[in-house]
Amino acid sequence: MVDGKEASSESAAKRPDVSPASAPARPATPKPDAQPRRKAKDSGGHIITALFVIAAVIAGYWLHTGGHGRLGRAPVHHSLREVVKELLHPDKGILAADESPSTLGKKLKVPNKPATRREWRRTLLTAPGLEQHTSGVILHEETFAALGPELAELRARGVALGIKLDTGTKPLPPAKAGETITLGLDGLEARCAEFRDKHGATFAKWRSVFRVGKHTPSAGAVRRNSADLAAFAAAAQKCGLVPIVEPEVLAEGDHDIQRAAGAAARVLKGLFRALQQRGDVDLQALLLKAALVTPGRTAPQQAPPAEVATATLRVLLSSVPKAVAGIVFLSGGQSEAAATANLLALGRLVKARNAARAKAEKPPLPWALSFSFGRALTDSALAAWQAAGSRDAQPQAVAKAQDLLLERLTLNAMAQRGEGAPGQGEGEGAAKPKRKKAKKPKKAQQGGGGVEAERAAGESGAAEKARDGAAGAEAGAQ
Ligand SMILES: O=P(O)(O)OC[C@H]1O[C@](O)(COP(=O)(O)O)[C@@H](O)[C@@H]1O
Repeated sequence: MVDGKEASSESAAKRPDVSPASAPARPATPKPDAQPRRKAKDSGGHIITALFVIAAVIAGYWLHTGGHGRLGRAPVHHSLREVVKELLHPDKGILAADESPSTLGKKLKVPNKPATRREWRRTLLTAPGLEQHTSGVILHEETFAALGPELAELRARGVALGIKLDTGTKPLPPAKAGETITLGLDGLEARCAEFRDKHGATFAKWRSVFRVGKHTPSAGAVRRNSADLAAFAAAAQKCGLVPIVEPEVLAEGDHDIQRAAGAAARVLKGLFRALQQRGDVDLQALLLKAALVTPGRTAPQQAPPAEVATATLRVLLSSVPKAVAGIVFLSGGQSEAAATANLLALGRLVKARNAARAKAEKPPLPWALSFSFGRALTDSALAAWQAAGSRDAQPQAVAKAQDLLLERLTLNAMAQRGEGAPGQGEGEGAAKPKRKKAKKPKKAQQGGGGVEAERAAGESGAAEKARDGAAGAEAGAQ
């Protein structure tokens, strides 16, 4: 090997005589042994320049993308951001009453007929005082068709209406893995416009489903469902509806909480990658609907609420961009008491972290956290509603169901802020909400408002509601 030193002395030996006498007019040539040093100096300079350029490109990209790493400039939907803020009211949550007929059928002990579903939903949606702790309700399209006047009244009471726009799932090959894709992208824009214009919906929901198994959620299932959720979000925003994207990681199975957390993080990261890659979705104008991170339902060891809260927050912090305005939780088949206890533990954890951050002069954690439970708000109400043994008992059953719904809403509204005692509400009547007398819709009171408002006015009295909503099994059945 020839090192630098040897190379310079060798070249010096071969050098011709360049004394001033023999070559007076030639410009001074640089010393040959200076060249490697200059080269080294030059390449050092190049590296520094390159580092500067790379840093400038990264900073420019980051600034350009608003700090969210989003390619392209996502649109800003100011009016949708306002709707999001209202949905995230700190004292309210979103009631999920959008089960497809087959899902609701599994919970009903009475014949699953359109009229039964209508009467059950009428019971929920006409609950006096519902608006106290309900910012919005997610509905199935059949409810928009069946309960127009009741929905008009709800809107007049300040409750936003949301439409479930996915149309169910179908198996994703290989079917034996039990994975699915969600249907409903065909004709989506027209359906968005219909529910916005004809029915006054201001938000929409799309649910994808993921199973935790040995090889699932698979990368293919995450990619495909994330792309479809992102396509839904873009279409909804374009048409003027706030999208709720719901990648539900099911609790079915005997997996432990670490496994659930890993699956949830993979799914959420996949979703936000897909949303950011599209570049046409305003993250501040959407809501994420996610499951609390729990062990599988048949896991030998269940987790206490504090562990659920820690795992959930850790997954969210690692996977959800700060720009997302809010996260609402589904109940995923947890009991009413468990869902509230877990939400309370999470609310307390967030409260404690934010207090510590405020002390350290740091901003609070990103996103508002709230609930969008289905079963965990309505299970006991449904049981009470179905318990009416006779037509005469139905008004009482309706009133009882409405009270139980309000009780769950009250407890969860407190829990999301970290308020309330663990175990509160586990017994019947533990939190007695004040039963408010229903107001007549404004338009109808003023004598205006057209046919819908007139019909709504006709339905609004508590007594009439009890009679009309005497859903009970028999009255409801066609
Ligand atoms: O099977 P479907 O019809 O998609 O509905 C499933 C249900 O899951 C939810 O997304 C969450 O409900 P839960 O809180 O009961 O888990 C609801 O909004 C919806 O009613």
